[in-house]
Amino acid sequence: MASIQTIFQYPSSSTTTTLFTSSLSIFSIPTLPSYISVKSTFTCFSSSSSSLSSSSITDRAEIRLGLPSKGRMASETLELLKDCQLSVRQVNPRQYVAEIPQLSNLEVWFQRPKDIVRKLLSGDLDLGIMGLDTLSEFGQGDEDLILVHDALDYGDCHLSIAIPKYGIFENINSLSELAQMPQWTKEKPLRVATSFNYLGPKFMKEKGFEHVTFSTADGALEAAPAMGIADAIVDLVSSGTTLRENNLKEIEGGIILESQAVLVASKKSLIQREGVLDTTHEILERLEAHLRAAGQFTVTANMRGGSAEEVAERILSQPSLSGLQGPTVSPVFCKRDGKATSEYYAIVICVPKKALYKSVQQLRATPRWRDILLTLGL
Ligand SMILES: Nc1ncnc2c1ncn2[C@@H]1O[C@H](COP(=O)(O)OP(=O)(O)OP(=O)(O)O)[C@@H](O)[C@H]1O
Ligand SMILES: O=P(O)(O)OC[C@H]1O[C@H](OP(=O)(O)OP(=O)(O)O)[C@H](O)[C@@H]1O
Ligand SMILES: [Mg+2]
Repeated sequence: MASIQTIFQYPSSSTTTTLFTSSLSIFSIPTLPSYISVKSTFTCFSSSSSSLSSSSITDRAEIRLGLPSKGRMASETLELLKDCQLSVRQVNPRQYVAEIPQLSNLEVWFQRPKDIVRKLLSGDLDLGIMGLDTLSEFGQGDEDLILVHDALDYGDCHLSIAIPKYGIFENINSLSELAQMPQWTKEKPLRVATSFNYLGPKFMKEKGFEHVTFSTADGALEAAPAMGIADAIVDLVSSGTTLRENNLKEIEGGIILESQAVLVASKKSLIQREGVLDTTHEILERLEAHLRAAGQFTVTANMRGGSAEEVAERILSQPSLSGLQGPTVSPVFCKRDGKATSEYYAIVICVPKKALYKSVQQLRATPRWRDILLTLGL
């Protein structure tokens, strides 16, 4: 068993943070902000993870950060760093090395996301940004990989199994129904096409699929069932458009992993290489300051009502609003016939950026609302 440890999470009361590996305390960071705490250890099992981890600390003095060199993660990673006042200075877009002037002694290396994971394990990079899917697939739960920040708020997608909407799958809507189909035998197993050759088989095994085989492909996997190459696929889904356009569907219980961009460090580097811990700390502080500010909106709306309780009930009956803490409801006074009266109530709710659109839609759908005001940040 091996694991990837999370060291970043939401507010904790401690001002000194100790990082743990399993039950073993490895070091403390006295200056880490109080919101950083050891949260959880999520576990991926791997029979081969120990063979992946060949890193030894080499002589180089520079700290190395690996960033995605291409694909959809590349530009958003640079944008995030820029928003955190950590702009990457790249002399030429084809040059694979760059710098972040605010971080001395740091080299940025542009690499494919999967190679960032491999190079963290081999000791050629100290820090890296990639999708959690890539980390999980190529890191295979290696204990040297420390999840420093698990939610950089872009690159959202999930890894999922998908099957055709038609033919023998027409009435199959869950993973257990798929597993129980009489068609799968030793001679004629369920054929799954995927580029996730570690996570795919691991998931199917955990879910009790006995008769299953895997084929590998690097792109356009959604074509495999229609081409007769596979019965099902395991691939990333974001908007769902590619599945829909290829007559495929997701099924209940078929999500393998929720993913977004993450910041990862090599544990060996954090412990052994001078300056890596401080640099990680600085990046983390800047990321967190930016993400916290950008992640929350305060929504204020005026609403007509007989009492604060009545207005609160109206708000809490809306699914997108009721999951949040609050609302704060306060009377809005105006002068009528020489007397201060309140016909309106101001409601204030705190909404994560991702839920903003839905929340405003729901507020508008709430009877007797008047003005809606959005404020960025907490
Ligand atoms: N719709 C999506 N499809 C695939 N990945 C997505 C999607 N949305 C976000 N991502 C994230 O972006 C990462 C990189 O995906 P991208 O497709 O750009 O590169 P790649 O698949 O590694 O390369 P390529 O597709 O060029 O072979 C994924 O690992 C995942 O974390
Ligand atoms: O749910 P959607 O928003 O439609 O996105 C999902 C698709 O995006 C990715 O492919 P990508 O664009 O990376 O092409 P690739 O298959 O060549 O990697 C992924 O492999 C899916 O095919
Ligand atoms: Mg892709």
